[in-house]
Amino acid sequence: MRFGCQAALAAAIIRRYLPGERRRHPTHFDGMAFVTVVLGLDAPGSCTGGFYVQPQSSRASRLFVPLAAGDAAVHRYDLRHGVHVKSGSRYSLVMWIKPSQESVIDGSLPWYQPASDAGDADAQHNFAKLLKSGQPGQGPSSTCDVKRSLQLYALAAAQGHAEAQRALGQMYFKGCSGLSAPDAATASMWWRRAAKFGDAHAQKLLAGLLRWGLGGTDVDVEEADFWDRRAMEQESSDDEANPEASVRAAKCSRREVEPIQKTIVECARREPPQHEQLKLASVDQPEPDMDALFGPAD
Ligand SMILES: O=C(O)CCC(=O)C(=O)O
Ligand SMILES: [Fe+2]
Repeated sequence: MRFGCQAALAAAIIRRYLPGERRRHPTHFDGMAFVTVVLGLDAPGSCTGGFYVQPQSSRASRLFVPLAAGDAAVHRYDLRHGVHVKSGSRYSLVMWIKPSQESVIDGSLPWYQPASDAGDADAQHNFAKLLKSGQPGQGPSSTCDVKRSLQLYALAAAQGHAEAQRALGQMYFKGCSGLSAPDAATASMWWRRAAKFGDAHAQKLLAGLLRWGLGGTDVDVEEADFWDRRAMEQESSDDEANPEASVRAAKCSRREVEPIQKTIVECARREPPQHEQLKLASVDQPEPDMDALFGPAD
């Protein structure tokens, strides 16, 4: 209030990543939140891997962000990110923030219209995805509007948004009632563009199309092998193919929530010196090779 900020909490979810259970939250954008806060809940070193950000659709741009208990990552709807726990276990508290209490109550997503109109490709993509399926029980944005969805995907795809290109290809491949008949040639054009940007899912879709000559397209086994190899190099997994299912599996059971709530309260009460100790402990980890990640400094 003091800063004129109307932000309101729309959802708080505790997620877990345990051995023998699902280990990934596939790469995605948080479509339902303007801002997300991800709070780490584990002692440093509880897992390797963890939360990552990925500026481009290719996995090569993936950057892991260590989040020990009390560390928070704060990001907007336009940050591509995910989780891959490579070993150990991990818990996190994810908070989705909307710009106003009204938007929480009526389920609206007021930032998308102006940002899409201003040409923000991530906003166009997220908004298109929501409009395609409709969000049950989410107020005004619950309306399914396939025509508008197709338009927004096309705008984002034209700007080189790989996920939008892949989605647009899927809409063309299947055909949209009343909008376009199934059109495998146009689908393959969009999938090829997304595949070139490194989108592993598009690479697999394109490979399948070329291998079987789906929708009347020419068979090209050599190119199909090429794209299948590119996708395999990116370690595609079943999780990636079915994000919704794995996201559901990630939610905590009730009996786990109590100790986690304690950790959250402890983190909030922690005196700064103790927090600094935690920070220092994580500094012992090997430094990432910054030149390899971002290129040599000027
Ligand atoms: O578990 C995490 O750290 C992040 C999960 C996430 O990205 C989400 O719930 O949207
Ligand atoms: Fe997320």
